[in-house]
Amino acid sequence: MQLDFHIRKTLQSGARVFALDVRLQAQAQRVVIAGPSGSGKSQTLKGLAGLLRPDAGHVRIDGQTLYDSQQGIFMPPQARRLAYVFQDYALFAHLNVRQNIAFALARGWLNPRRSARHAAVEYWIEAFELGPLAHQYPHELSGGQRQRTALARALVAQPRALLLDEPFAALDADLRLTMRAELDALQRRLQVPMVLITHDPQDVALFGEQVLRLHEGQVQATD
Ligand SMILES: Nc1ncnc2c1ncn2[C@@H]1O[C@H](COP(=O)(O)OP(=O)(O)OP(=O)(O)O)[C@@H](O)[C@H]1O
Repeated sequence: MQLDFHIRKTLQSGARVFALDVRLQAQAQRVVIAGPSGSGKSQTLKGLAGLLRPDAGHVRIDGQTLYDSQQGIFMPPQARRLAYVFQDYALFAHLNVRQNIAFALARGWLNPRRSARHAAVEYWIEAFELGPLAHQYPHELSGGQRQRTALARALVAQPRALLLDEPFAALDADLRLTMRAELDALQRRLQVPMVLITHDPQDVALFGEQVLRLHEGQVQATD
């Protein structure tokens, strides 16, 4: 993936001002944005996804402009074909595993029917070994199963890249090791580009083909 972005945004809450000014040009399948809590990782990822509207800058992926303040381009999130996986996975509590995954393909306001079957959904259920759990609801799943459901939901829409916000933060230490290895293998198998944000040095070591290090909203280093 060719990733070229510059995101500038001033966030203000009361008297407190946070100035984000982050840029990167990368040619890598695995990009890691690292930095301590509050350094601007999530805001940067949201800027890529279109969930945050920057004050100025640009976002280009594989030569396509998703955002450019000078040219007046702001592609809405759903048109960017980027799958955002939230830290808490953001599964729908009232939908079972199969419906959660199918939701990514749903058009309009109707939730996917419990009885609906779709080849792409069944493919990812199989790939993530979720078949026996497909009828279960998020509160009936373990942390790792929730993460797999969230990844399946992200992948079913064939995104051009996965955006992962601290994907292992909600897991206990053992499961973190397992799921880290699973994501590593999955990414190698599918060759799906990803941008992963983390403050964990082990994630940086494993996924950081290209690393952007942030500190207080600014680029500290790229390596
Ligand atoms: N709507 C907002 N208004 C004002 N400030 C905000 C707003 N949203 C976020 N911030 C501030 O922006 C800064 C960066 O937040 P961000 O969530 O990007 O950090 P992070 O590096 O992802 O941290 P963490 O690892 O804790 O998730 C924080 O200091 C936060 O308080």
